[in-house]
Amino acid sequence: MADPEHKERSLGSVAVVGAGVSGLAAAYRLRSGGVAVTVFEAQDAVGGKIQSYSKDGLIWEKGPNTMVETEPEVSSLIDQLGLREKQQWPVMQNKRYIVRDGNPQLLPSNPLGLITTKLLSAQSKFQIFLEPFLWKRKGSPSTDPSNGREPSQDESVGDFFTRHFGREVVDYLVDPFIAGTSGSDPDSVSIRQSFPDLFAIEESYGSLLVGGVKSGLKKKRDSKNGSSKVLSDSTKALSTQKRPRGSFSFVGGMQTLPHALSERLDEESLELKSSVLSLASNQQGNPLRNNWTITYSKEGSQQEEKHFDAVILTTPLHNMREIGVKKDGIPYSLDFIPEVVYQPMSVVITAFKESDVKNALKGFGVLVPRKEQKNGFFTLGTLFSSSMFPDRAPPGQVVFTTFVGGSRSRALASAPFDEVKEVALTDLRRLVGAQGPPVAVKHIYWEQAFPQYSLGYNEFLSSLEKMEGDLPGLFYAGNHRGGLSVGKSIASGCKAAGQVLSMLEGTGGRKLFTMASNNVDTLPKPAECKSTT
Ligand SMILES: Cc1cc2nc3c(=O)[nH]c(=O)nc-3n(C[C@H](O)[C@H](O)[C@H](O)COP(=O)(O)OP(=O)(O)OC[C@H]3O[C@@H](n4cnc5c(N)ncnc54)[C@H](O)[C@@H]3O)c2cc1C
Ligand SMILES: C=Cc1c2[nH]c(c1C)Cc1[nH]c(c(CCC(=O)O)c1C)Cc1[nH]c(c(C)c1CCC(=O)O)Cc1[nH]c(c(C)c1C=C)C2
Repeated sequence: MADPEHKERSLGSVAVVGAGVSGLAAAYRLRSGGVAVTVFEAQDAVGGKIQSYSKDGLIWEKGPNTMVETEPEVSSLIDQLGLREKQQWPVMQNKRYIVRDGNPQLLPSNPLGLITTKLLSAQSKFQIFLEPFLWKRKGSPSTDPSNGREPSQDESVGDFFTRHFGREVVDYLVDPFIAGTSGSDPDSVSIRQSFPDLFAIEESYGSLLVGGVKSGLKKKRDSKNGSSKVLSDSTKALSTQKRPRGSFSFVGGMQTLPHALSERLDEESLELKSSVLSLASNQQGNPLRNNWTITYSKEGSQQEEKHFDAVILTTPLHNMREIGVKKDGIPYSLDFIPEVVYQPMSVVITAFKESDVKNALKGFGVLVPRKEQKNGFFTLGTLFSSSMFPDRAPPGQVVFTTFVGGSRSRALASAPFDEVKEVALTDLRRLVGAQGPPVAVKHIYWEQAFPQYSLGYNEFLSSLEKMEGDLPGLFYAGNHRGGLSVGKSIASGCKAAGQVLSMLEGTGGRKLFTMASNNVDTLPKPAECKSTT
């Protein structure tokens, strides 16, 4: 897809720092909008956290195993990149298990399942169905006052769900969900940041059950009215096309997506093994052109410089702190940005002979609530990788992906390989009857796997806005903003690209760069990740 003419007719030039999925999505969007893009990536490959490997008939993931298509930007990208036929849907993905009293229990997927499940006591089931009458307001005397927080302060996911459904629901449904989607725990993460929709439902309706039903009905009504007015017939046909729902991967693994994105970039637009060392903006010189100077080290040695009209940063915060920033020659300190907690994670991939797995559960996977540590389980959960995607294992073998660490056991995440492997094998023996030595074991340790959307995370988000306001033309995107899933990271990259395009297009390119702030409210709405090529 190289286009040698592209730079000559470009609307401007933009640097994207980081070739994770957010940076690549941003670059794709910018390039489609007629902007010359350079992506700087410290590693020797694209994808960031997304890394798929394949050897001897085994395909495994170091990072994400699946993603969802809830963001319109994701659907748009998959269509534009021609990846529909490569989408791979897990077999029986709705079969998900949670361990209770030492045994995996099927997660209920409907009200009847909820009545019969062994995951919860009769009392909790009553509390769920009677939530419209029993839920408690935040800060009411009957909710736990011992946490010492003022009612106006951020609330934890644990406290929020305890007010609505009681602690057992938190321990056996919410805790494994949070562990299985962020490696964290309900008492450490903010309800406002982690479940913005539920937070809003409580604000509007109080009861989550009543609010869920009412807002669901309203959404249906709105989308019916909206779609008939706004969408053309062809768009309507596309949007109503029946597609499987839920999580998916791609043929060849998740990295098919970043690879497809990077193939759309010109060769010279992608600077691999290029660590960005510093950023300098010069607003005093010619404010309309090449305000940004990027210094980077190529292949670990020689330093080089390039000039751009704008910069999109997509590196984790800990990497951003290592980048020196200057504004008009004066160092701009990032110390006002609060620290972010990261969860460490070990991922252990094990392959067994099919005949050595005596109780192979089928479906998506099993999660282990923290409470089950008392029953001797020390992993967070296991994906049934080859049950989901049969092509991921050689014939006659079964593959599992087990997660160890997170906020529950930070030290265990970084333990030596033999220890982490033993923990994974011990749990697998009990959960799926895996016997004998595995045919293959792979181990990946992520020191900073997931940023935690902690209580007070909104202060971190506000500080990013301040940074962008102080440094016009600089944008921050990625999994620290708006959600840490692959889909949300894509949406964040697309949003930043939309903002840059609006700036460049709005005033023949450059005038807006002299604005005191990048306040997004004053800019046109960002476009989706659509291609014009
Ligand atoms: C073990 C694991 C499992 C996960 N499972 C799922 C899942 O099942 N589903 C899901 O939706 N999400 C999952 N996620 C989350 C998801 O993968 C990430 O949140 C998402 O991929 C982040 O993308 P990103 O582009 O924001 O950041 P990253 O992928 O972190 O990309 C940032 C890039 O910046 C580069 N960089 C850093 N510093 C510099 C510098 N100075 N100069 C140049 N480049 C630099 C890095 O090398 C990196 O490539 C998982 C994550 C992990 C770790
Ligand atoms: C047990 C630990 C983990 C498992 N996967 C991850 C961890 C830490 C990482 C992860 N998985 C998902 C995401 C995206 C979250 C999001 O905001 O969408 C991340 C960071 C996807 C995901 N995994 C589970 C759910 C419910 C989701 C959301 C999308 C979907 O519904 O498919 C649950 C789950 N995770 C793991 C298992 C074994 C499991 C359920 C049985 C492993």
